[in-house]
Parts: sequence; structure tokens; C-alpha cells
Amino acid sequence: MALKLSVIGTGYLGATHAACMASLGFDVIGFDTEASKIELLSKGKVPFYEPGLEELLSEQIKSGRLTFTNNVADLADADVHFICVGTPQIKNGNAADLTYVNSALEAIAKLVKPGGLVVGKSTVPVGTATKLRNRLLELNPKADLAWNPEFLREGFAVEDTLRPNRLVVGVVNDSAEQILKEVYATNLKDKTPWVRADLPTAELVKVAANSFLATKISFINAMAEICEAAGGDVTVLAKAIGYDPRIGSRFLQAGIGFGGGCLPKDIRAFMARAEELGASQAVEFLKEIDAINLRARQRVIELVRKDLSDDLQGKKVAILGAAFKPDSDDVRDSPALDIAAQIQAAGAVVTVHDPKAIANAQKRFPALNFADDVNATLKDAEIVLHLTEWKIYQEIDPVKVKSIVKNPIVIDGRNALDRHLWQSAGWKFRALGRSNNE
Ligand SMILES: NC(=O)c1ccc[n+]([C@@H]2O[C@H](COP(=O)([O-])OP(=O)(O)OC[C@H]3O[C@@H](n4cnc5c(N)ncnc54)[C@H](O)[C@@H]3O)[C@@H](O)[C@H]2O)c1
Ligand SMILES: O=c1ccn([C@@H]2O[C@H](COP(=O)(O)OP(=O)(O)O[C@H]3O[C@H](CO)[C@@H](O)[C@H](O)[C@H]3O)[C@@H](O)[C@H]2O)c(=O)[nH]1
Repeated sequence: MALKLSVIGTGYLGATHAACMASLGFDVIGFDTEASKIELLSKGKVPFYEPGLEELLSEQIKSGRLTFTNNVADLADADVHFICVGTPQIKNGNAADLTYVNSALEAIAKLVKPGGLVVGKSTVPVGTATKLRNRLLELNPKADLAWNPEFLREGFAVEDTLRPNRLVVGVVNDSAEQILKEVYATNLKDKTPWVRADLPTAELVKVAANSFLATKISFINAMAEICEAAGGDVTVLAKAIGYDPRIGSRFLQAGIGFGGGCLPKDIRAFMARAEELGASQAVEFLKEIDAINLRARQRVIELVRKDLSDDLQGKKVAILGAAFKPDSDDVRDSPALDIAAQIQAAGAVVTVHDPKAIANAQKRFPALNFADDVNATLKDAEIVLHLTEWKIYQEIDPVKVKSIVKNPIVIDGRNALDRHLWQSAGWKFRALGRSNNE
């Protein structure tokens, strides 16, 4: 008989995991403490935007394999419980807030069947899994706990969950690994690389991967700063170094940097944990990675001041993009929205457009103006900022929109627009890491 699975925490990670596991044939029950989320999910509606997820979710609900509940007792029937709750940055520091992971464990511990397995997927500081496992064994000696970090990217969450480029399982014994092999049998058949690790290594793999990705982005953004100072072009530089397979061309897109619910908080939590471990020097470089990343936002604001005036009071600024990346409605630590808010705080009249993230952005910054139409956003703008590289922005005809704005000046914060096209249409084209001369 196929294993029964539970998913605790049905946000970006958990809802995707639940729907994908059901599509592989498992009976899955999702649980969240937020009743409104469960209500939507039960109706086959995804409370956030993730391409392809709603279709998969409603299909799986119809199949009868996928259900949702806000009563934790309903999870008692499951053999494997995936913990997918949030681990955000604490309010007054860099560390991860483990409140949700701890309370998920407390809620589930006594419900786990003898021989049942709790599997952590949330991103946690190294040492968390061992602590949770000890606590679980204290409450329920016949249960076990493993850590199986998740590497999905928003915007590709379904594809990444169904076809991950590797599976990492942190386990203490063979039986836990065996259960996970049963869960991921389809991937193993497809020859997905399988890495068995101990608990601390599994936790570290996740933060090491995100630290490396963050470092790659900040590296190219540091090169962008040098290119600006020296009159070079970072897009050409990135292309050229990317041809070296040891470097690779992915994650070398220079611009306003990384945001989202993962990279920024994960590198900070890593620094905080390393300090607790007495190993802070080893990851001190991440402080610089964070600083380079945040500096990119300031560099855009400097470009705006250069073109408009130091005093931004009353200036009309149009912003294209609010999500932290395209194909997502996630505005957690979004560089685009941070820039919008800072420019508005400096006195400008800012109007923001985004195809999917306006509702979330409005909740976060209710004082910003939002428009759900690109032309309405651009109307009478004194400068246009392209800050999230949604495909629809690359399809804008710069000739057509030139007559809508007050000044045809565009700053491409993502190096994703066709500079030649915009310049030929008579726009002043600014970008990070490229020559900003006419
Ligand atoms: N979003 C991603 O792309 C992604 C990818 C890989 C790993 N992660 C990691 O996964 C974790 C979850 O991230 P997310 O983006 O899905 O967050 P999220 O905020 O979208 O979802 C977390 C969910 O957990 C729920 N929750 C909180 N406490 C709970 C409890 N005690 N019991 C049940 N539900 C509870 C919340 O209501 C929320 O719905 C984080 O550790 C994150 O770093 C996220
Ligand atoms: O060359 C690049 C690539 C990305 N970004 C930015 O970096 C951020 C993160 O992008 P991405 O990694 O694609 O998005 P996430 O969905 O946050 O995924 C990351 O964080 C997840 C949560 O930990 C991990 O599971 C993924 O493997 C990891 O890629 C976004 O703001 C992007 O705009 C750049 O600025 N330049």
C-alpha cells in the first residue's frame, strides 16, 4: 500500500509539495494553522501565484488523493509528516525564527504512528534537526526524524518538485532512508542523484547552496560597480566569463540583486548560526555579499536622482515590477518594492505595476500607488524604472509608450530590456553596470 503523507505548513513550499506528492499517487493531507489558506486550498484554489500549481492542485483534489485540514488530529493516519513551515528572519537580528518549526513538531510529535517518520523540509540553522529529533524521541520514542531540504525555485516550483536536480536526505539510520526512498521512488527510477547525509550536513547543504547562489549574484553586481566606474559593460563581461564551464553563465544576471523569502534571510541566518558555533570568520564574506546586494538598490536610486534631481519631491516615477522575481507574486524582501518605497519616502509620487504581485505589495506598502495597466502606470512619468523582468515588459513597444510619459528616460534594473530598441525609439537608457552615457 502506498504511504500516506502529511504536509504541515501549506505555503509556497508546502502547497506545492502536497500537490506534487499527490500527483505521484500518494494520499496526502495538508495542514496549516491559517484557516483561510486551508479553506481556499480545499476548494482547489492556490492562495498565491505559482505557474501550473492551481491546475495540478485542483486535479489532485478531484482525484480524492489530496485533502486539507486545519485540525492537526486529522494527520494521525499519515506514515510520513513533512514539516514545511516558515523560518523567517527574527525581528531584531539575523537569526532564523524557529517558533513555527518548533510548534509544528510539538503539534505532531504525539500523533506520529510507531515507525512513522517526521521529515523536515524547511530551511533551518544547522543543529535544529538534531534538537527536534531528540525532542520527538522524548515525546514519542517509536517515531523518527529526518531532514530533506528543498531546493525548488518559485516560478518553477512544480517542475523542480517533480524533477529535482538532486535529493538530499539527512538521516540517522537506514530505516529512515528506506522510507524516503519509497517516497521518492519515481525520482530514483529517473536516476535523480540521491545524497545520503547526516542531519547537520543535510541542513548545511541547503544554506551552502543558497550562500553560493547569493555570492554568484553579488559577485556579478560587484563587477557591475567596477564596469560603471571603468566604462565597461557587465552584460558582456558576464557572457564572456560564463562560457568558462567552471564558472557557468547562470546566476550572473547583474541588476538590483536578490530578494525573496530565501536568499537574503538564509545568508543572514547562516552568519548568525556560524557565530553561535564560534566559526563566524568562515562566513564573514557573506556580510559583504549582503552589503553588495543592498547597495545595488541604492545605485538605482542614485541614477534616478542623477536624471531627475537630488530632490525627488513631487517627481512622478513609474515602476514596472513589484515581485522579487518574475512569475511569482512573492514580495518578501523584494528589491523592486524596496526601491519603490524608498523613492516614495523621498517625496516622489510613485506608481507601481506588476502582473501578479499588486495585492501582496499593497498589503506591505499601502501608501504606494498601484495600477493594473502598464500604460496607466507610465502616464506622465518623469522616469520609468524596470525592476522585475516580467516577459510582458520586454514586449513593451518603446515607440508607442514614448508619447505617454513626460520624459522618455528608462532605468533597466534587471538588464533585461533591449537597450538598442529603446535608444532607437529616442529614450535615454540607463542600466546598472553599463555605460550610462547617451
Ligand atoms: N518558498 C520557496 O521557494 C522555498 C524553497 C525551498 C525552501 N523553502 C523554505 O521552506 C520554508 C517555508 O517557506 P515558504 O516560502 O513556503 O513559507 P510560507 O510563509 O509561504 O509558508 C509557511 C506556512 O506555514 C504555516 N505555518 C506556520 N506555523 C505553522 C504550524 N505550526 N503548523 C502548520 N502550519 C504552520 C503558515 O501559516 C504558512 O502558510 C522556509 O523554511 C523556507 O526557507 C522555501
Ligand atoms: O542571475 C541572477 C539570478 C537571480 N537573481 C535574483 O535572485 C533572487 C532569487 O532568485 P531565485 O534563486 O531564482 O529564486 P528563489 O525562488 O528565491 O530560489 C532560491 O531560494 C529557494 C529557497 O531556499 C531555493 O530553494 C532555490 O534553490 C534558490 O534558487 C531573485 O530576486 C532574482 O531576481 C539575480 O539578481 N540575478
